[in-house]
Amino acid sequence: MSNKISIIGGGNLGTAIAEGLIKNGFISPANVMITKRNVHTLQPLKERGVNISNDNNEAAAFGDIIIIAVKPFQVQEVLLSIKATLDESRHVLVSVVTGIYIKDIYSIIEKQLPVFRAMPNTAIAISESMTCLCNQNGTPEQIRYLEQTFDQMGKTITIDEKLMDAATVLGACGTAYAMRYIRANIQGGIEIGFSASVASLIAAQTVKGAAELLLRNNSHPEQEIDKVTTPKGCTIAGLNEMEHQGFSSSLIKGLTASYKKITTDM
Ligand SMILES: NC(=O)C1=CN([C@@H]2O[C@H](COP(=O)(O)OP(=O)(O)OC[C@H]3O[C@@H](n4cnc5c(N)ncnc54)[C@H](OP(=O)(O)O)[C@@H]3O)[C@@H](O)[C@H]2O)C=CC1
Ligand SMILES: O=C(O)[C@@H]1CCC=N1
Repeated sequence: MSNKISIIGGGNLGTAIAEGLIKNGFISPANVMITKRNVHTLQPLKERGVNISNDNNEAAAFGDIIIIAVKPFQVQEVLLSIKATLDESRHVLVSVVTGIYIKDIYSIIEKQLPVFRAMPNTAIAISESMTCLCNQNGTPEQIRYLEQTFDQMGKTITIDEKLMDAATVLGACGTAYAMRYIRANIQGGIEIGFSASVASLIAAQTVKGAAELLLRNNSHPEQEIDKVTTPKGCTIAGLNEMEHQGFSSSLIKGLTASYKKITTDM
């Protein structure tokens, strides 16, 4: 399989994917093209050797794998504009767009080329994404290639399409939820004596370490909590107060509100 990749929609996620792709040398910048209407903001990628364009058909002709990374309401227009260039025997389409289903894509392109959906998160720019993939009509070779591609930029799993909305909430929105959790820690840290910069460092590294404990030990959070909570100690006092104030409940309610928004209103 040839490995030229075009990204249509060079915004937050599109540029993060481009950065992640070229970061580890997995693909040469010369084999990546990224588009948006106002290409000015793509200058840093151009300086690193990535091809930039405001012509989506040029990108569709360039890439064997075409990643669609525009906003949901822009998908139809973009797919219609490249429809004539799409080649069933060559192209693989990958959409990272929230709430647009594979059947929606087929109904627009009216061609039977392999269609994948990928749901990464913005940590893809530093090769620490959690990416969920699903596909229709992908060959085993194409599935393996795309899993390998996204594995270069974090962890990847293939799931059923019916779980893609849930993957969006847990994996992609999850980056923002985690940032709010860290921000609240920073605010609290400042109140108990640290400067903002020291509080930020302590909060971020502590959350990174906590996540690594789960990933490396393959443990349940409560097992790790048990190792921290000294009987009659300060950790359990704080944790219990957080629960009295609805900590877990508010997170679960937020998560399900995001899910409801995707499944009923996007
Ligand atoms: N941000 C995230 O964490 C995640 C986002 N997603 C999904 O990824 C998609 C993109 O999100 P995000 O990157 O945040 O959004 P952005 O608005 O940052 O990026 C979309 C980009 O598309 C470009 N664009 C718009 N119209 C066209 C067009 N006709 N041709 C080419 N480019 C075009 C815009 O630039 P210009 O106006 O210059 O053309 C813009 O830079 C969304 O569908 C979102 O649901 C999925 C997972 C995570
Ligand atoms: O907020 C959104 O709609 C998109 C989907 C996942 C992350 N950002």
